[in-house]
Amino acid sequence: MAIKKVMVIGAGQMGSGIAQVCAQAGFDVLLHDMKEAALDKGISTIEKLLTRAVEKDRISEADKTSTLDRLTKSTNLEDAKSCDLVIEAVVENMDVKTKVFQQLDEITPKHAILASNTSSLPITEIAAVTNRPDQVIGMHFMNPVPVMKLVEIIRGLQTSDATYQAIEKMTNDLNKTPVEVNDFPGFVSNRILMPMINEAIYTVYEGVASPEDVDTVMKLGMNHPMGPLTLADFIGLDTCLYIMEVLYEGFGDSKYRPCPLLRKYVKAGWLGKKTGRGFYQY
Ligand SMILES: CC(=O)CC(=O)SCCNC(=O)CCNC(=O)[C@H](O)C(C)(C)COP(=O)(O)OP(=O)(O)OC[C@H]1O[C@@H](n2cnc3c(N)ncnc32)[C@H](O)[C@@H]1OP(=O)(O)O
Ligand SMILES: NC(=O)C1=CN([C@@H]2O[C@H](COP(=O)(O)OP(=O)(O)OC[C@H]3O[C@@H](n4cnc5c(N)ncnc54)[C@H](OP(=O)(O)O)[C@@H]3O)[C@@H](O)[C@H]2O)C=CC1
Repeated sequence: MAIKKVMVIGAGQMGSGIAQVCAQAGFDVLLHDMKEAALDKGISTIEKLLTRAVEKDRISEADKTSTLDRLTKSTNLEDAKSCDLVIEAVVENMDVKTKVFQQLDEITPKHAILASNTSSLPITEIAAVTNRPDQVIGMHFMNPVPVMKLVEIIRGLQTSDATYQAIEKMTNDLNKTPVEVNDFPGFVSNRILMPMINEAIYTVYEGVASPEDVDTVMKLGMNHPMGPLTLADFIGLDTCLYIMEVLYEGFGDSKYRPCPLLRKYVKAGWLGKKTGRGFYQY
């Protein structure tokens, strides 16, 4: 069954980017969030990025209009009843995600694939709350979604080959590059990236260097496009902490212990760029 209509759940930084690239690739997209204000913010970000693409002659004004025409807002999860694929991008929390998947399993047509953009949570465990674990898969986009080429595709224990192939094709249709990985804490991307970010936070915590200097070392010394602390602020410090907790618990190894400074900032509500303060002020 071909994928034509997609629901993206969660209109935050990842959900709005995923909705944008799906609509630009010609899919009909329902962008769902519980809050109308989040949807308005998501759509307005998409509009701004499309306007910029027109100004840079990357797309035509007609492309922009048709992309926006393919995007519809939704505050009612029941709207998923007409979708062939749902991509969930809500907060990185197992309880929240499993509740969403249980509801989706009731609402969506039998053929629908249920994908999660989770950064680290086990796909097998999310799939197990549904009656269609063979049709549940991880579709992990990178931030910022319109720019980054990778989609890490995660096979849960019961994900079928047909489901994998449909999502691999969809990823290619979005002009992204798929990489297949197995379900293990943090998958590949965050098993490698997040301990580096956590270590950068420890170097600040232990007074080795300032955030600016740590970032400069990694940018000028290792040619990283962003220093690890700027990147942590960009990802969201709450998301970084949730991922470190998944690694720490999942492997039971102290090398993944989240830095106390990361915990402190999250407790203070300093979540990075999205709240105006993290390691830097915005
Ligand atoms: C946590 C997880 O589970 C997984 C993850 O996603 S981990 C995070 C992965 N992402 C990264 O590592 C990003 C690292 N940073 C970068 O690659 C770059 O700094 C960057 C692409 C974000 C910005 O690039 P830059 O050269 O420093 O800045 P800039 O010239 O302003 O931007 C380059 C282009 O990206 C676009 N861009 C930048 N930020 C953007 C955003 N948030 N949304 C959409 N587009 C964006 C800009 O509009 C610009 O496009 P144009 O060529 O049309 O002007
Ligand atoms: N940030 C990143 O760099 C990356 C994040 N991810 C993953 O993507 C997911 C989303 O992250 P991100 O976009 O950064 O987070 P954001 O906080 O920016 O966005 C999450 C959105 O989902 C909404 N939401 C929460 N619960 C529900 C629900 N039950 N139904 C509908 N909407 C809901 C939130 O609303 P409210 O604010 O009101 O709670 C918010 O608008 C996470 O799993 C994260 O790990 C993956 C790759 C990269």
